[in-house]
Amino acid sequence: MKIYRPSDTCFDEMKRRMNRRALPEDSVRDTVNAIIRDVSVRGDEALFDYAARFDKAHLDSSSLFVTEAELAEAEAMVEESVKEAIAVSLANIHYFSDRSRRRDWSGVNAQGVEVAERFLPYDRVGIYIPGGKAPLVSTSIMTGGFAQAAGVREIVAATPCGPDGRVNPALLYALKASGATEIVKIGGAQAIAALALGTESVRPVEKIFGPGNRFVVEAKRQLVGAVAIDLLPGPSEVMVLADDTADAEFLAADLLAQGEHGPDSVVVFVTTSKALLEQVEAEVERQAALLSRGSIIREVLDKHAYGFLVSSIQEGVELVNAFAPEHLVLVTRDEEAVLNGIRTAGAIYAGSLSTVACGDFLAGPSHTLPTGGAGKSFSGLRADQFQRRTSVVRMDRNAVLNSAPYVAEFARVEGLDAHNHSIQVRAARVDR
Ligand SMILES: NC(=O)c1ccc[n+]([C@@H]2O[C@H](COP(=O)([O-])OP(=O)(O)OC[C@H]3O[C@@H](n4cnc5c(N)ncnc54)[C@H](O)[C@@H]3O)[C@@H](O)[C@H]2O)c1
Ligand SMILES: [Zn+2]
Repeated sequence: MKIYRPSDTCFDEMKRRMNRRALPEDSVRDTVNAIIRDVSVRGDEALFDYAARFDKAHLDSSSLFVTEAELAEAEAMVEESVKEAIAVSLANIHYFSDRSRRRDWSGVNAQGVEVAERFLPYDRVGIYIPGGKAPLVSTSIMTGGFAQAAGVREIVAATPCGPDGRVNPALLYALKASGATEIVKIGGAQAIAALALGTESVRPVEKIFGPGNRFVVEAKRQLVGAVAIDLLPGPSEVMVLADDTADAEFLAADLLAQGEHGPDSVVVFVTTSKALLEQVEAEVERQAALLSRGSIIREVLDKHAYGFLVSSIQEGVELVNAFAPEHLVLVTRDEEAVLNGIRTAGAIYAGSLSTVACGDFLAGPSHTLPTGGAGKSFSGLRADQFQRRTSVVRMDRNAVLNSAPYVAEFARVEGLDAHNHSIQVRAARVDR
């Protein structure tokens, strides 16, 4: 972990660098662009070639989708305790979704026009479940569970398979439990292209959800327009903002938990306490040596781990808002007041006992969250993103007569007399 103190000459420069904007690297952009073009031209054949190249898997049109037999086999293989954990998490997701999804409403405006909003689920969505480095069983429910709660009928999951052409059974079980209706064994940018544009075997979807590595996120970004997307959820990251009331052992554990996602994870610790900074630095090293994904964590600690000693909590809050972390752990005095100042974090874990891992797996809000600074412009995944919205306007006699003079004014200044005519003919008729 690289430490920056106010007395360091590069302190201000490093603080400036924490002020991020999510932009793709040129090489990733070009690679993804070529993959999308290839899938759009060669369809299934391109999917099979990329599966062979990137996932060492040999697929054909008969093995591209997970079969009912594979799902049944997965169900038989998954331990009961895992099934229970999935069920408990799904119930929390449905509880959370039920409160955050949008509901129909109607009202009457000042001219007596009835105005309403109606929400209906998308008919067919795609969800991407990463599978490169770890089988993200929880991502199946933390993405699919929200589609299910919103009532989406066709949920098409895409996830890469292993060289044996198989997908992790717990991940398959979790996808089925979350309402997935089709599962295609393709990963990366090519999966996003197939979902957005369609191929001989994959029917296109209306909107694509879910996290992935930089290739997946860039493909979603490039295909906006052909499809809608949820947000830009890339490689995981965590920021901790703490004062001297915090516990170094807990904080180090949270930093390392997000560090184990992958070598491109980013962990940042911001504190007003010099003593805590030193304790956390030591704790991180002590705990890192005991963890199973040690080599990934070592790479993160060497390359993407930062500690900042700031002069006030306010300075810390500014650093948080500039960085827009995916996850923020907040342990300070006056917690509520500090929390109110946080504007760009994807998810906040407030107080010493709140752990990111509970949010990752269980609590209810989705762990699919904006990364890389995208939190300045996007929010985390939620049920209302699986709903389409339409507005309804209904007018009676009074509504026509009361609205007509104002419509006439707009039509006149915009030079659109047909617009005016369309309400005046009605006004003349009802006025009799
Ligand atoms: N932000 C969130 O909400 C969130 C949630 C869960 C996971 N994640 C992140 O998702 C990521 C998952 O990444 P992953 O790699 O394990 O799985 P992944 O499924 O996203 O990516 C694997 C695919 O990447 C493609 N790929 C690999 N190398 C490539 C290359 N050189 N060129 C082109 N394509 C290539 C391959 O097609 C492969 O199938 C992690 O970084 C994790 O932190 C984020
Ligand atoms: Zn995590």
